[in-house]
Amino acid sequence: MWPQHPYAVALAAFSSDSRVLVATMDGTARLWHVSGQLLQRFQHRGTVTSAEFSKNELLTGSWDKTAKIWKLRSPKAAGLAQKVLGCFSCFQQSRDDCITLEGHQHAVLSACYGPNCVLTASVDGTAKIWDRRGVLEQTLQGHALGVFSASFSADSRLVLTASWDRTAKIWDAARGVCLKTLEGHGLAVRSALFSKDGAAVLTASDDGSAKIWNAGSGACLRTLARPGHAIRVAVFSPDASVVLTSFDDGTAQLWDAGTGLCLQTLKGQVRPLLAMRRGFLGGAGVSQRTSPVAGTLATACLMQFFQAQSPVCLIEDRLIGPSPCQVTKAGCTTESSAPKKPKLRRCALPTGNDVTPARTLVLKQAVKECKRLSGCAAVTAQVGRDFLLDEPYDWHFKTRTEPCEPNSGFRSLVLPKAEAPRRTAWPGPAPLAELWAMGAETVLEDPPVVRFEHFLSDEEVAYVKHMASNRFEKSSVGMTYETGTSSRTSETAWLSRREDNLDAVLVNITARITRATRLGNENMEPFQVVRYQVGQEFQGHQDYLDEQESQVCGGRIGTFFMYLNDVPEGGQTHFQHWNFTITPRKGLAILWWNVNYTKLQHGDFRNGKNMDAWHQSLPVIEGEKWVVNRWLHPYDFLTPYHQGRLR
Ligand SMILES: O=C(O)CCC(=O)C(=O)O
Ligand SMILES: [Fe+2]
Repeated sequence: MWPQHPYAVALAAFSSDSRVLVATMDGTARLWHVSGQLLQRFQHRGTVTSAEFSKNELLTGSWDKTAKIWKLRSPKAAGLAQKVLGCFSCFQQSRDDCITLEGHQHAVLSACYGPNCVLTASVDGTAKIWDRRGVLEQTLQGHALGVFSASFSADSRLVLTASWDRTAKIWDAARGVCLKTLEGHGLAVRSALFSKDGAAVLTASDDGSAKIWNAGSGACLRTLARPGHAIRVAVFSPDASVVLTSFDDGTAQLWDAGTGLCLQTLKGQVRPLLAMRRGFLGGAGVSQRTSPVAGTLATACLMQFFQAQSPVCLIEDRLIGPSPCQVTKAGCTTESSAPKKPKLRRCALPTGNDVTPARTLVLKQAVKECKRLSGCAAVTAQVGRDFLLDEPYDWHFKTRTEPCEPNSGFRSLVLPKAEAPRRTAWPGPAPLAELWAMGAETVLEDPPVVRFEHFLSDEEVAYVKHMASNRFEKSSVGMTYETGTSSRTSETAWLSRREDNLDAVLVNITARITRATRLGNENMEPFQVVRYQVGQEFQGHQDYLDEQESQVCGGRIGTFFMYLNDVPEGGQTHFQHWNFTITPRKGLAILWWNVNYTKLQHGDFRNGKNMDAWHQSLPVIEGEKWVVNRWLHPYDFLTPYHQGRLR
């Protein structure tokens, strides 16, 4: 029987000898025998992003910026430990059993073995080659943005990297120099692999296509496209005659590599292939080192794995199945009292029994969020045993369409490490002259309102839109997050998952906002992407919310506002008291302050609400309008927000 995990599953990897590694979003990875026996447990400080087996070792990469090489215990020893210590208490790996590869500046997104070495790829834009003892040998530097995956050619002489910067690169492994850049994809390249004979390269991109390239000349030979659906990973069969692509929406397709025709479409569940999202199977089951059959099997296995879950409440890509250790099963029931009355929906998060007061505090927040976001009338949850309060967590939950109809959308709640909010001394707003030096133009001199043309590049705009695209919900207003109001009729997508804070593109944009505002990422509410359709608007309002004044973060003293497109007609931002109107322009950013500017300059952030900052979004008349808010606070907003202590 498949195990139940208390947290969202980040990836599953298969060994050739019937072992399955399942990593959850809390940074834990567990090694199971297919029979359901828990063999070993490994702990990272962030979500595990990749895993690869090698004889008696396991290589993992993680959001915690490291890769680790773990010694695997023999199944016999693991069995004994399990007997003695009980099923979920399977002891953790001791430090001596693990080598940590430290040196990346950001999350490690892929890690794989090479000949006597290890190859890692990171959000920091580099790939690194290490020896097996963890000593850094080579840094492959040249991508403009984060690197999703890195892999060797079969003869190990070349390295292939796939990057957010929309290219793949071929490198000389020994010298660490870039030999070829494969350009042609319209969005991030998620995975890139050599064919077994090294003659061809296969790339998969968020732009909805996989491309086959001549590895020698760098010419694109064929494009396998399903527009509108991001491809997470694409793999060759051993003779490179067939390509398997896995899409964002859970579909997989088999293609004839020669003709470019689609041979078969496998409509899977979203969840199984979420595990392939970052090309995990590319690292585990389907690299050219394993057969494609293994790859396809791995996919099939994974589907089965997830389909085996009990058809009850569903926690986003988390395994919910019969548990080997009787962790209480999550349940979800539908009750309808009278006809036409809305259904009472009950959903439960997976439960455990080790609840301390401190944990309850965090959990209460999870339940509240679950209720609010899922629309379920009742949500019950307890914290599982593996819950560690001082570890950052992502809680992902989703009520099923069935039997919890009509709820849909996926929501996530971030509960990171409990740390004290930072109350940094803010030097106050940058003087106009300083903003001009950064390329700003004055919209209003007193109080200063400035605009930055082309603040966002076209790539950044495309990237942010892409990131937001599957997260939209009805816009809300105020701290009560009242939705469906007639004053704000747009849709909103928050880029507020913990991982978003490490996203290279967002980090880059934030760095520029910091220059203009002198406020750090922690002082800003997460990126709030807003989309308006024809007729949608946001009527007159002030961004400053009185309720926030007494909170640790202080009020929304300023707004950094970005436009993601030109709107054919309508959709202007109108400031009636200040008497100016901004016409949306792709990449344009506006900075204004919502409080008395003189007080702000003197470090007085309270009671200064300036009603002159009243503004509205005029209705869109033709086309769509996409914008981004980053609301600014004098004190740390993000830490208490992630801890659920704001409301
Ligand atoms: O979309 C606009 O132009 C203004 C939006 C706005 O003011 C807000 O989201 O607070
Ligand atoms: Fe506003």
